Amino acid sequence: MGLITLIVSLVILAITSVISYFVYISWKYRKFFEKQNVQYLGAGFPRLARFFTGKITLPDGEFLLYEDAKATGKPFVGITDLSAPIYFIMDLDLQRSIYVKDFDHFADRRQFTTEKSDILMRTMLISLEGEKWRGIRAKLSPTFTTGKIRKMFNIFDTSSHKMCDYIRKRVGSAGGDFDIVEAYSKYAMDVVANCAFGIDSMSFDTEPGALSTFEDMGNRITFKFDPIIFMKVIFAQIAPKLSDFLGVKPFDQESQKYFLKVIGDVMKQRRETGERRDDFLQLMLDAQKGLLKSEDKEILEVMTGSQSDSTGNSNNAFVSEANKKLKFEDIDIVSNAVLFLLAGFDTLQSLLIFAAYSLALHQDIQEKLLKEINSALEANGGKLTYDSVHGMNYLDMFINETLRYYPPATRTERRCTKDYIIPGTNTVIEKGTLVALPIIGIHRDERYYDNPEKFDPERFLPENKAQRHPYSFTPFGHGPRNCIGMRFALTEVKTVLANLVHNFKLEVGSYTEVPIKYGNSGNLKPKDENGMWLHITPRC
Ligand code: HEM
Repeated sequence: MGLITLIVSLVILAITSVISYFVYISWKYRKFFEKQNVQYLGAGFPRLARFFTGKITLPDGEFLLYEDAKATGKPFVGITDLSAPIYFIMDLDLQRSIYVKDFDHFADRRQFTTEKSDILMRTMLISLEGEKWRGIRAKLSPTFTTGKIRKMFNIFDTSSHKMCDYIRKRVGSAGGDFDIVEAYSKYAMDVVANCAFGIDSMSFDTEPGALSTFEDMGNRITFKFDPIIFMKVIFAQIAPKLSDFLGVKPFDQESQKYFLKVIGDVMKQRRETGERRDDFLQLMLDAQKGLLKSEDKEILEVMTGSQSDSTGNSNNAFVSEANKKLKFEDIDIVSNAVLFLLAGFDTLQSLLIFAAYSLALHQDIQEKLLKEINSALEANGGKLTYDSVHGMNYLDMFINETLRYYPPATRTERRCTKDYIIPGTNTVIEKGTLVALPIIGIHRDERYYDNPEKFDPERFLPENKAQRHPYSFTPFGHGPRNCIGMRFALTEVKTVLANLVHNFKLEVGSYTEVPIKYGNSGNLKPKDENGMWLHITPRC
């Protein structure tokens, strides 16, 4: 047998084995769900084939899955992503139980890393489990209250001004076509660098098109799910020990090492010189020394997500208890500073991109928003303040509508931590099983939003909101494991959008892609190579 024939035979054998394995897995999970009397939608092989051949992207696939699940008319169905069986929860009351009421059965998430890979990612709040998660959430919560974020307002405002100056230089006084992703990415990096790492990102000091080292590393560390990374992640979940043995590391290593060093140096310098700043890093250093109070009502809200649902939340006591027990080590500070990049950068950039796009498409909305921003500025001597930014109701409605139609996270998940009988059924979700809580599908479901394809901020008028199920809007998740950075993100987004709209008119330009084609990043984004080109003209 010639060498080429041997190689071809081995490749065919490998492909056949992988396909047979996946077919077997899908069959195995069919049995799993049959035993529980749950309708099973399988792995969606036609959808997967379209994903692997680049015909659809991850968000498209998520939306199609939701539509398939909706067509069954069931409150929940079984699915698999080929690594595990997953309950896909459609019913909003059941979602509420999982998020809040029966949270003690669903306190964890799935692990994307193995014991030896991506150590930094494994120690971040988002992937922690059990007591360790409770303790770190309790330690971090005091750093995310409105009082603390108010102190960081200047960072958001200063970076917004730098961004506006940058855009002005790029488009000139007559205006022009410009890829807003570039400017937003610099802005979001600048805020993260200042708040979480205590350094200047230098992102606005580079030549056009170039990246500072911080930006470059920041871009590399964010989640991107091309088919290769997707396969590595699935492999690490199916066979974690073998994956470690083979040294498979799904996420970029060099950037993780870079951030470890940067933050280590700043911590050392602050400890040696006693220098203090109003930033997130300082708050974590204070939390380590036990200098932050944890009894405050708002801190409990951040810890438990209780402001998003007040029904039957009894988690406050255990979180406070956990806070007392846990030691907050240096590695926790470092990994949670990096988490700002992972959880905070991509999501925020996604929201900003779609906000700008929506404003360009809907000039009437932009005009209304501009009026509100201008009167807020006039009332405050031409300056934005924390209070003025949060006092703009239309801005708030507009951001909510952007989050509805373009939620940065298209779903969230929980891992069952104690067997759970789904109320009113005989179905038992067994300990260790995953449940998926769809976000984008619900946000675009006509059962909750009339004419869901229409972009309409008025949906978020208080009287309209009151008519909807509270779990029909979940861009930040819900309950004790909801987004800890929600207040931070909303303040940051409102500040930069108010500055942007005050300074520039945004319009659809010659390169604007309508409708948008999504990319495969972890969060909803336009395709990387397409960016978000808009026609931008300075207002004065
Ligand atoms: C527009 C911006 C953002 C959106 C849409 C967003 C969305 C989300 C969602 C959907 C979750 C999962 C919630 C759940 O499972 O119930 C989450 C978790 C989380 N987010 Fe955000 N996020 C944003 C910004 C931020 C920022 C700026 C930070 C800052 C650090 C942050 C930190 C986190 C953390 C740490 C978690 C995990 C919480 C835990 O497991 O206890 N996020 N976020």
